[in-house]
Amino acid sequence: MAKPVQIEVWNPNGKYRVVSTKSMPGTRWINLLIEQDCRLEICTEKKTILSVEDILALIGDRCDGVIGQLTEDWGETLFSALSRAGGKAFSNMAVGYNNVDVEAANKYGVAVGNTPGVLTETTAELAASLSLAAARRIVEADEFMRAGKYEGWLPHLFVGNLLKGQTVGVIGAGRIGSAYARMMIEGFKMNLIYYDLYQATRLEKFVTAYGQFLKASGEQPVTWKRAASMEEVLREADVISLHPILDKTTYHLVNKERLAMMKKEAILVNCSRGPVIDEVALVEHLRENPMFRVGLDVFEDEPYMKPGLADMKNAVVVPHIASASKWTREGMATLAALNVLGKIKGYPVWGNPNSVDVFLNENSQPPAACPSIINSKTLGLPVSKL
Ligand SMILES: NC(=O)c1ccc[n+]([C@@H]2O[C@H](COP(=O)([O-])OP(=O)(O)OC[C@H]3O[C@@H](n4cnc5c(N)ncnc54)[C@H](O)[C@@H]3O)[C@@H](O)[C@H]2O)c1
Ligand SMILES: O=C(O)[C@H](O)CO
Repeated sequence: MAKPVQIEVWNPNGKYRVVSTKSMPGTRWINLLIEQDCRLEICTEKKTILSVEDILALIGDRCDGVIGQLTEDWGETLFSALSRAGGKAFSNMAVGYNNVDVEAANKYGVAVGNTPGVLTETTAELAASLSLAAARRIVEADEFMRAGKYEGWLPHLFVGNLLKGQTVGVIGAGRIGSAYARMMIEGFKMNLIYYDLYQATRLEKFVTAYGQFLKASGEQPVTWKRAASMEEVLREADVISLHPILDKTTYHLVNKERLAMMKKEAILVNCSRGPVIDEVALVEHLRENPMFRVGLDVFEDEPYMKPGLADMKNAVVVPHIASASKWTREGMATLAALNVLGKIKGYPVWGNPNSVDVFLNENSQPPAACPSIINSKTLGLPVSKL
């Protein structure tokens, strides 16, 4: 029998039993669930990553839906248990869902939700922060200052890279990749080269229009190019930021051979998922190329770093905080809760998961719809006409 885990209960007499594997920011998501007759159980176990056994104990014999986290392994075992307990809904509190076996969810008829859009700008801002921190050696300089090593201004002290007029490369120009590109182009007047399986038409139009504006103002216009291959981006760009989803096609997308194609003084930023980079090869590359710098929010074996990475002065590392702004994290909690609630109540699926703001307005009731269900087509779920 599974070992019991500690929980906090809201609205004990609610008709539907919803479990959240973690406490999440804000209270709106809690209120939305309990107003709609849910008994909410929030896991309060003092353990950062719950095991499959812990989650089995949380699901128990009767459970209508679960809100879970990207650190959890949602596969056959959990979806079959949720289905046996009568559950039909699961939502990740994340846009990425590489921790979820969607085929297993399909097999048990469980809807899988995610939280797109609400974290786009916040995540892009962190990617921009890491780009700047790496380019201007902020962390190294901060450590130097605190260590009392500063003896006065020197011509060579912490010389870094100027971004203006250089080329920013984006791999995966979806929601976040495009938002990041706009920040770097508009903020630092960088030229763009991108690689994606699909054309980023809106982004291209933005760069064209901004280029025309700069030209009309007597400034050097910015340019864009859609690369035919990822290698082209690696060879040409000065700053490269990775924003694809993690799947079989993007695992170790940046490996030893591809690192070797990059400019010796290039900057590589990763705010997507750790396994998109071969981290062992990256450590070796950082060691051999001291002018090459990285900004990393995600790691191959989170929460661990590969041996040697922590010692690299040319790496800026932060603990998977790209979506960590208050507004975003509260919004993610709301979207995840509404995905689960909507499925339990039999609501249709929102028509456009790229436009979920209407669910995030604190001053109005959210639409009667699930904001974003990944497997809605496979499960044949109806689409909202709202
Ligand atoms: N670090 C964080 O905290 C954080 C926060 C949010 C999202 N993420 C990650 O970022 C990812 C992207 O989020 P999004 O909202 O921009 O998703 P999105 O679906 O809008 O964009 C992903 C893009 O990657 C492209 N792509 C897929 N396979 C590719 C390949 N082989 N080569 C090149 N491009 C490819 C897609 O065509 C798409 O345009 C998420 O899946 C998640 O893993 C991380
Ligand atoms: O995929 C996601 O949403 C992030 O990794 C956490 O915000």
